[in-house]
Amino acid sequence: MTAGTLDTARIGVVTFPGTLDDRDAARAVRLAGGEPVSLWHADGDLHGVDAVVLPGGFSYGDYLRAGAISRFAPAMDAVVDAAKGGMPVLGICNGFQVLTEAHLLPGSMVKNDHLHFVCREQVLAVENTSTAWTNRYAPGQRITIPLKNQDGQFVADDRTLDELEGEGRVVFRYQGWNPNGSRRDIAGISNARGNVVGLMPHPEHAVEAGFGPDGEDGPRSGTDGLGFFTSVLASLVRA
Ligand SMILES: NC(=O)CC[C@H](N)C(=O)O
Repeated sequence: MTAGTLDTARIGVVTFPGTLDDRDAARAVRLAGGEPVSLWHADGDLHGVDAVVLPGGFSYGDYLRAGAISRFAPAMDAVVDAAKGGMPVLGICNGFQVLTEAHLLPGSMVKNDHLHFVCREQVLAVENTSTAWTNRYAPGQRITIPLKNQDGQFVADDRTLDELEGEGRVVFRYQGWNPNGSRRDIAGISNARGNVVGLMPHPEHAVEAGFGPDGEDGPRSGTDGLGFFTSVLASLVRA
């Protein structure tokens, strides 16, 4: 895509062995108006994509620690380089775990504090709307999207947490109930530049009217996650 034009942006979606949600992520990109491009974990070439989504699932069976093996995939070398150059990268759930393991985002994901897998419709507040993936939301907007994981507890030392808060890098915060014991109710964060964002809940499962979760106040359209994908397209046009 040529910067500043309305050409269709090409958004890569990386598949690792054990990835589950790559097809939903590709569908979300398409519904937002972008062109999804399948990327394979063993291929170190990003094929000229404009942005990358690391989707959810159980890459490498979550062996050792979720994301700990995926981080060494050839595709991740390319993603790390591209992210450092400013390319938008979104990690959803297992993708967020991979981003922390790859040190593109600080902190770690550990077992949910209650030690159970959790699957629910989760309310979040969007606290930072200046990132590549959230610029189409209103500051403080509450959105409802699915959450499903076992290793969803975000932990970091207090200095890192203070830094994230102070720099406005807590992008999403759980509302109503903290589903996994994450420090300071943090559901998602960004890097300092705002091009790399990771979160545990799944926006790609709430992009189509009639199929996403209801909102807090009763049935809604269920498309609260679509804004992630329209946001990145908007950020690429502005770039
Ligand atoms: N939905 C997912 O991506 C699952 C993430 C991760 N493997 C976990 O269970 O914690």
